Amino acid sequence: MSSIERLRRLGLFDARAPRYTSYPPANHFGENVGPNTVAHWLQAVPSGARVSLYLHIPYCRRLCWFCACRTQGTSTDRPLIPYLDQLRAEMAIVDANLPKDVVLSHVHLGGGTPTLLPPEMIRDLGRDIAAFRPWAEDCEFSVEIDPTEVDKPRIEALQEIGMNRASIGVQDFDPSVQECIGRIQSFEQTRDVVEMLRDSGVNSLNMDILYGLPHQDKGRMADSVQKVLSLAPDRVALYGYAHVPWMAKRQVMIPSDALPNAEERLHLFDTARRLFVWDGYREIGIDHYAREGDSMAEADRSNTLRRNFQGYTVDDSDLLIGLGASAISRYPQGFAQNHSTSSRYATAIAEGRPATVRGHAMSPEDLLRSDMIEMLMCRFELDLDELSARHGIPVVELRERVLHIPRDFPDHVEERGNRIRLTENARLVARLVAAELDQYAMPEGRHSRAL
Ligand SMILES: C=Cc1c2[nH]c(c1C)Cc1[nH]c(c(CCC(=O)O)c1C)Cc1[nH]c(c(C)c1CCC(=O)O)Cc1[nH]c(c(C)c1C=C)C2
Ligand SMILES: C[C@H]1O[C@@H](n2cnc3c(N)ncnc32)[C@H](O)[C@@H]1O
Ligand code: MET
Ligand code: SF4
Repeated sequence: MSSIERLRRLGLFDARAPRYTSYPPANHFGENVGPNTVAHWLQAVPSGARVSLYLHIPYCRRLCWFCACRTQGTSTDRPLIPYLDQLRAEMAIVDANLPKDVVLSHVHLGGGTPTLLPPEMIRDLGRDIAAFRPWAEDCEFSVEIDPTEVDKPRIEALQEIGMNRASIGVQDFDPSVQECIGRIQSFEQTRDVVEMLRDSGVNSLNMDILYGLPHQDKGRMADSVQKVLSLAPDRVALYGYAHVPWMAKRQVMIPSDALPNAEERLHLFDTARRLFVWDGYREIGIDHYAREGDSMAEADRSNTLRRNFQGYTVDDSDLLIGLGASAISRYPQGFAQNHSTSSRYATAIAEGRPATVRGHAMSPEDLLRSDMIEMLMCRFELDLDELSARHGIPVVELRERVLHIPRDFPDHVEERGNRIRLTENARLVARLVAAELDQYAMPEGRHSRAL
């Protein structure tokens, strides 16, 4: 039986599954976590802890039709000024609860489009971050860059406030694909921004690209990937386009009859991944590629890769404080998400309390499953000895819980000693296997395609 046949037998071509950037996935968050819980969780952060910040800028100049991110369009800077005031006020609320002697291990400025902020607002925001808590010596400061909405003064301002990594939205370079997804962006413009970033000393660049878009075929995909390779990014995220128009209303603009089917998606994915591998990139997790020497390649080699709301990360902190509308925080005790509409977010902040609207408090059972799913998504294995040590559960008991997995996935999962390992096509089946460990999995869940 061919490898495609084995995948078909698994039902992969019809399956839908969460992307497991958290466990439980964010659509299972409930209303039992609110501002008071979050205040307590902040107060309980240990002295000296390493803390990560995620700052969300939920505005874009253009609203690309494929995009499933929480963001709104604005043609002027007018909403940005009050929004930055609210971010500052939210930082003050966090500051009042969080111990003083923690350090920042990672700051990520994401969106939306952070690069639509004018240079002076970028500098103001930078001052707020600098005044919040000291950076750890090895702190990473990454920023999401839209090459069509940035220029030299903004890059200089970002570099001045400490940006040392950048993630560039590419998606696809083919003009006919770009037209179909409402995102026009020339190769030349992208190349110029890459050069500007490198000139300003940012020498760690990621690019996001997508497979599964309308009108993509193997030839166009290969062309697009070659163009990406010519810019030599240190990392690439190759995401499968998630068509979820019931969640992201603007996706109704995407012609669904021009979307590749699951088998075509597999060929597109394979075309891209082969090119990255041929070019010497290391395959990481289900959707990342990194040059040898890049910190993500190192983290993968040393089994220290982690997964959070931004996808794969080298950030080792268990504490991620998300600031801004719709931002999600992770504490050892659980998850908390802010109001997603900017008006509700603004009202909550004005009341001087965390803007939390929902979340999830973790039970010991959740913590175990979350750890197993993260290990599976990062390493394609369950190391029962390691899990046993971390959760105080005997290996025999853990084995009992997971033994059905190699039985249910005989072609793709094997048991070797105290390890349950994904073997063939691990990056394709990982989400399906993870769903086996998901107590909240809903067969009717309206998730994106598993492939
Ligand atoms: C940069 C934009 C973001 C991406 N993910 C998130 C943001 C802000 C965070 C996020 N991802 C999901 C949720 C829950 C949805 C909610 O109502 O709050 C949040 C807050 C899950 C999710 N993300 C995508 C889909 C289709 C879903 C639904 C659930 C699922 O199918 O798992 C699409 C998507 N968003 C981003 C990426 C990279 C991506 C698909 C590859 C970025
Ligand atoms: C932050 C990154 O999220 C990715 N992204 C945004 N929307 C979607 C979607 N519907 N499906 C897959 N990936 C998406 C883009 O690649 C962007 O650059
Ligand atoms: N908004 C930026 C872009 O599209 C960053 C990635 S999408 C959140 O290029
Ligand atoms: S892809 Fe980036 S620029 Fe386009 S709508 Fe989404 S967040 Fe905005």
